[in-house]
Amino acid sequence: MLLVGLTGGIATGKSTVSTLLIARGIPVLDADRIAREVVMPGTETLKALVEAFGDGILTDDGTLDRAALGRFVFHDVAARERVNAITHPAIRSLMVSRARELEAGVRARPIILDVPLLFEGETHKVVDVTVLVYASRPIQLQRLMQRNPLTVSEANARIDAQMSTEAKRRLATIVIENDGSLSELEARVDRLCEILGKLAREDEMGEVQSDINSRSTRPQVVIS
Ligand SMILES: CC(C)(COP(=O)(O)OP(=O)(O)OC[C@H]1O[C@@H](n2cnc3c(N)ncnc32)[C@H](O)[C@@H]1O)[C@@H](O)C(=O)NCCC(=O)NCCS
Ligand SMILES: Nc1ncnc2c1ncn2[C@@H]1O[C@H](COP(=O)(O)OP(=O)(O)OP(=O)(O)O)[C@@H](O)[C@H]1O
Repeated sequence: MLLVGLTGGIATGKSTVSTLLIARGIPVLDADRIAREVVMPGTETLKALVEAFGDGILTDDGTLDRAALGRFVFHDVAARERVNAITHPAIRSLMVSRARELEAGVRARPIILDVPLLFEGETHKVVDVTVLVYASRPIQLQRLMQRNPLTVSEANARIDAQMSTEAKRRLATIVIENDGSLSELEARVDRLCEILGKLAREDEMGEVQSDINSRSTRPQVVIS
């Protein structure tokens, strides 16, 4: 199994790339969706969040009030670190076990883990290859504000709650540029599929180095 970590700053186009990969028959596991599963009512993770932040992060029906937790996560570094420490191990372990379940059906093909915080947490260490969807900051801000009803300062706070896309870019094995049009992105995703397909076949034959995701041992590939 070739595990591929797909990441990008908020609103840089990671979910768009995921959708294009799924359309090309490549399985994708979405960390944001798994993050919602691990905080369902009755879970240990939700219990731990309530212990840390109080009942104010619950709605009347006992589900997580995402806006309330978001006020901590996007505006308070210490609170964000606590949320991450509580949620990330659960998200990571559920994601890896889902990938193992998929493995049997997808020999010699990549399995994509779509993880917004791949490099901020420990998740890049459990994948073989990392792919960064890159957009420059002005385009990122513009896309975020077009998608979500946020003020400029709220949008900037969300962007600044993550490692900068420039810093992520230095760490990634493959960079896919997304400052251009959607049709340009589609053509780049075709190239990404070719590269990942080749790596998955090499992996099947035992030729992929276990340290493939180490940028010190492999040249970075930029798809532009
Ligand atoms: C804070 C929460 C409640 C906000 O929920 P909301 O529905 O408004 O946003 P959603 O979950 O769709 O996330 C949107 C984007 O926000 C960014 N984001 C989410 N959590 C974090 C975080 N802890 N730190 C920085 N950025 C984050 C990501 O880019 C994500 O794609 C939620 O994101 C959450 O539970 N976060 C903690 C778990 C986590 O880190 N998830 C990220 C995926 S591993
Ligand atoms: N090349 C592009 N041209 C125009 N719009 C784009 C392009 N790529 C993405 N978008 C749009 O930008 C917005 C953000 O993209 P997307 O939701 O894929 O980002 P994301 O990186 O997954 O964000 P998040 O981390 O918040 O989930 C969406 O509204 C999407 O339709």
